[in-house]
Amino acid sequence: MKNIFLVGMPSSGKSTLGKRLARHLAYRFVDTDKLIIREEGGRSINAIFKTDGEPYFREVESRVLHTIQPNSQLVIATGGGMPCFHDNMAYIKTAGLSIFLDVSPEQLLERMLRHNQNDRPLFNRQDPTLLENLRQKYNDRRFFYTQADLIIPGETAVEELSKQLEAYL
Ligand SMILES: Nc1ncnc2c1ncn2[C@@H]1O[C@H](COP(=O)(O)OP(=O)(O)OP(=O)(O)O)[C@@H](O)[C@H]1O
Ligand SMILES: O=C(O)C1=C[C@@H](O)[C@@H](O)[C@H](O)C1
Ligand SMILES: [Mg+2]
Repeated sequence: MKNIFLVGMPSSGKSTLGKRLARHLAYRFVDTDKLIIREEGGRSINAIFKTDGEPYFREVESRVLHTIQPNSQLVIATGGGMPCFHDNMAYIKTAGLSIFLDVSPEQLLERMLRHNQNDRPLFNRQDPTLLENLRQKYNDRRFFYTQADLIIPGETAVEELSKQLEAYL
């Protein structure tokens, strides 16, 4: 019944592992960025940032998070920055079990360059200082991410994670 929140940097594998975990536990999977896009009438994350700015995005993001009720049997892939704004991490901790997918900036860079994904207002694949940016954000955000109940390496297999979760669910 308890929700499971996956937190971590963009490209850390929240969607990939989250979908697998949801299937494994027979939970529903939701992605908060998708909930935001729906809340905003289908506008992309890039469009929201461009037109209304990051503070507006963070307001909507927090509002959307607070609509998630505890014990909804959901696996939730959170936005990369979500835990680091407003009271979001505190809310996440009251609304379910939280898991930080810890992936190094170097690995994140490799994944970002390997895979096509252009809807990232804060991380531009063409930016020559992308690695620096990833290191900076990773270091700034660890304070919030590490408040999660569990910290696991990004490569953790779903079977291994499920075993660890037995103690919590
Ligand atoms: N364990 C893994 N090992 C190697 N590559 C992975 C792993 N998990 C995910 N990936 C790859 O990394 C990329 C990012 O993964 P994914 O989309 O799941 O991350 P995310 O945290 O949901 O990112 P975003 O913040 O963009 O939603 C994908 O192309 C995926 O195939
Ligand atoms: O890392 C971030 O701050 C973000 C990550 C994405 O999931 C989106 O929520 C948005 O692009 C911001
Ligand atoms: Mg994702």
